Amino acid sequence: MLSLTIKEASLALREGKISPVELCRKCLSRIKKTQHLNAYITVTEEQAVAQALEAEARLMRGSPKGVLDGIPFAVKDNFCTENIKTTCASRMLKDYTPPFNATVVQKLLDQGAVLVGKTNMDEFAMGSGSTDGAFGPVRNPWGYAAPYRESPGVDPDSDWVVTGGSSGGSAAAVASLTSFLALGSDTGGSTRNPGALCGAVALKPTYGLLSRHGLIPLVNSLDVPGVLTRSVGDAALVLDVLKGVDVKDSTTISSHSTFAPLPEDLDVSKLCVGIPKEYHAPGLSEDTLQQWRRVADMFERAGARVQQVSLPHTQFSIVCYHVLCCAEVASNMARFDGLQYGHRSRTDSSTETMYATSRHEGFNDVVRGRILSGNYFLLKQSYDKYFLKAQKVRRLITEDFKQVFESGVDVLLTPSTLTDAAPYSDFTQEDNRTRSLQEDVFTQPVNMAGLPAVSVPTALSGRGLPIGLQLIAPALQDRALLSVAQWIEQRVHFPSIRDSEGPSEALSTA
Ligand SMILES: NC(=O)C[C@H](N)C(=O)O
Repeated sequence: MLSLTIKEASLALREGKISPVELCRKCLSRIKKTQHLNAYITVTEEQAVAQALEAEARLMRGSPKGVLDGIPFAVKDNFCTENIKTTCASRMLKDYTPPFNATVVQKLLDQGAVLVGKTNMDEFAMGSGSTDGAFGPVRNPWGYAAPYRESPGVDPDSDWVVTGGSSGGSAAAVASLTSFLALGSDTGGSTRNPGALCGAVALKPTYGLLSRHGLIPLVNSLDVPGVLTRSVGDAALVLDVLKGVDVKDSTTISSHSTFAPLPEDLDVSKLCVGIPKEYHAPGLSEDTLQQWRRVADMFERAGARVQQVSLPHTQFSIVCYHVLCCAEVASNMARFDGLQYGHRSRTDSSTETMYATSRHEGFNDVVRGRILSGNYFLLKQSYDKYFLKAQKVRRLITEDFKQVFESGVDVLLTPSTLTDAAPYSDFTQEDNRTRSLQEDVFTQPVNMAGLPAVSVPTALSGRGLPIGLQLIAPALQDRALLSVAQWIEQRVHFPSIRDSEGPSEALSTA
């Protein structure tokens, strides 16, 4: 029952074949069974059962609240949820309980969806491993899979693999079948990266299509709410629910498109698929490269034009992102001073010391590091050299995409990540900060340009871990993007974790 898609579960709920309460309880008991993954910071058991009971009454009366009535969902812990703790996986906000729902959360509730919990993440969404939160790292449900267990030299009890991040809890929740959909956030890849590494479909919509109201900001000019599901069709359905102008977010844009249902038999013979040559980046694994080639070949065999393209400024993206991200982080994080917002240190010295100690105690060293760098980039003497320059490079990165799409390319096909999920010990042993920045090499440029992109799981690597490929489309072509993603999904037959077994058990290879 838990491995159904949203579409299938909705139908079964409406036909009375399963009940919302039963479905909700199954998710809650699976959350307990998979506690070792550390995917959730807060499980909202009581509220979830109450919401499911209401959904049950509505469905029995034959008057569902909306398309998601009775469907369990999870939310990354950086989206505000009314009367439910919203911590950003930080000591700074460990006791913060917002009095309101983020717009995207409210929209899901308005459709009758049932909130089962808030998911774990990197602190304030800074990171690409979900290893850097105040509540401990998230474990990849596939990291316990049989094939990986047998890899030589691996101790599965201590050497599990990371989920990617920063929305690792949301990706793990969807992949381990404890929720049917989860909200993530994507600033430089934080939805697509864990989606790829956990074998979930991960959508980063066009910037502005979804409201950011109630999403605790990382980088306002890059942040978008992301959607994690187990099928592309489900992502389209959820996008329909979430899109739209919000008076509380002036960057939202209107779109008259409907995203679901997607065309069942897409004719790709008129499609032009671009393969950016710069994405053959150092560190790209052989497995990932093979998948990239395999899917490109699939397009070619189906009659699509597959051509190499160039995005020459990609190479500057990581540095440029770093400057812009840190600069916005420095100003966003200034509000957490222990007085107006956030953790207050128990010191009784001067106000200045109180500010400093509160921030030192409240933030981890990743966050503090970015604040420091950001303040440096924004200094009068460094502003032109770093911040202004990075803004110019951002424009060039955006122009690269524009030119490629104007030349007739419909969609770009790239890897989502360099490799499959790394063992936790590797990820933390090496300089995690550098590694973390490199992880987003294929995803960051998309945020710079505000474009829609989706990661689709395509296969398991030699170690039995998921590999995802990324599709990128022109702004507001989210529907076309998802149609092509579904075309891939229908052909690759990616296996899913079975719901009859714990994620530490065998995988279905069907
Ligand atoms: N939320 C994100 O996309 C963050 C990105 N992984 C970073 O570390 O900045």
